[in-house]
Amino acid sequence: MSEKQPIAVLGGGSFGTASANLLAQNGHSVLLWMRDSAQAKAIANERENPRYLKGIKIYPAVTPTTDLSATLTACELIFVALPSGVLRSALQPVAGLLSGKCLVSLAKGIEQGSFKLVSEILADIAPDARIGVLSGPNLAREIAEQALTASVIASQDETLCRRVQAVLHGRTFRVYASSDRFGVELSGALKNVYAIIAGMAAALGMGENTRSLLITRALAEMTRFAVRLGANPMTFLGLAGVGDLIATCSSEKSRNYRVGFFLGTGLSLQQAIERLGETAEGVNTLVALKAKAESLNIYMPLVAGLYAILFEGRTLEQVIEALMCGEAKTDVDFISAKGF
Ligand SMILES: NC(=O)C1=CN([C@@H]2O[C@H](COP(=O)(O)OP(=O)(O)OC[C@H]3O[C@@H](n4cnc5c(N)ncnc54)[C@H](OP(=O)(O)O)[C@@H]3O)[C@@H](O)[C@H]2O)C=CC1
Ligand SMILES: O=C(CO)COP(=O)(O)O
Repeated sequence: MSEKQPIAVLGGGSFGTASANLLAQNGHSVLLWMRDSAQAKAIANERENPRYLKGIKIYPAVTPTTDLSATLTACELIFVALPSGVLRSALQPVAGLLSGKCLVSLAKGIEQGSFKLVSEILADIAPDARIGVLSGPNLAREIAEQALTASVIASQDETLCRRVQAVLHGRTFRVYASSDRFGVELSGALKNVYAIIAGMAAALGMGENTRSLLITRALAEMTRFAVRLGANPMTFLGLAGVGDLIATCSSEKSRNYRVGFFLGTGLSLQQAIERLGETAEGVNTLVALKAKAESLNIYMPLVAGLYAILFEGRTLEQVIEALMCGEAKTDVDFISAKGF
């Protein structure tokens, strides 16, 4: 059933555009807000987002706009697809228009300094909004190309979960519900860091053994961290945890993976970010995560190793040597009390 009001999507990048198109494919009217009027014009005239999703036809039911206040006034269900680092400053000025609305974060990042997840930033800005998080193995281009995909809507607000399932469910997209908003959101943010490592390993010619080693130990490390922060480890076994780790640690379509690949070919961090030209949340997340893990004394060798390469002048070879020759450990330690 179609929603009576239009649905808002904030952010005209690859995921905002893909999500808007998915909603339109399901019969909903969508206001897609972006800050850049040239991009809005291009979408309106050419029915394509040439900067972020070249070659994908955008449905007529998606209306691009640069008027944020009018968008928020017209819509009650709002999907937020802005990078985590800009979200607070972009939405704080219009906080009053978010009051009482349903806000669904599509972003996967952590705020520097506060270590807040995006839904927590939204709750700061609009304390009486109803808030959910959508996360899972959701590479934007694959969604836009209508590859069969699933995701998780996480919120303690069951009505919100059902509403998001109803508007997004379709022939190519399936949405599972979870009440563990913190666990779903944390796993989506953390996996970006490991996708960078996977990209680096790919540049060095990694085989399948190495990829499996990396994904499995990444899961152990993420879960160990999450449990210390009070999250439910079972959530990490679902789509937003294992599912997203597999997708982003295996695909050149992941921007975090691509940043890692560029680093592995010898580019500096700055060069890799410039070459990418899109959002790679994992770099900022790494910085926040390393500081938090240290302050809580949580063992995270992959995070420490990547940080040492990017910010402490260590070579990839030195870090690999240290990781492989480190003290012998037990498998699946993160689920036992000893592993914490
Ligand atoms: N792409 C994907 O496959 C997926 C992405 N995500 C998450 O979605 C979030 C958004 O990523 P994605 O769409 O991929 O990013 P992109 O890099 O594709 O696009 C970023 C968008 O944010 C806009 N933007 C940047 N700064 C501001 C600002 N200060 N005010 C308003 N708009 C701004 C950009 O506008 P401009 O062009 O004008 O710079 C652009 O429209 C991230 O947290 C990401 O992790 C989640 C799942 C999948
Ligand atoms: O989160 C994503 C897929 O689930 C997208 O990953 P990237 O941000 O690395 O492209």
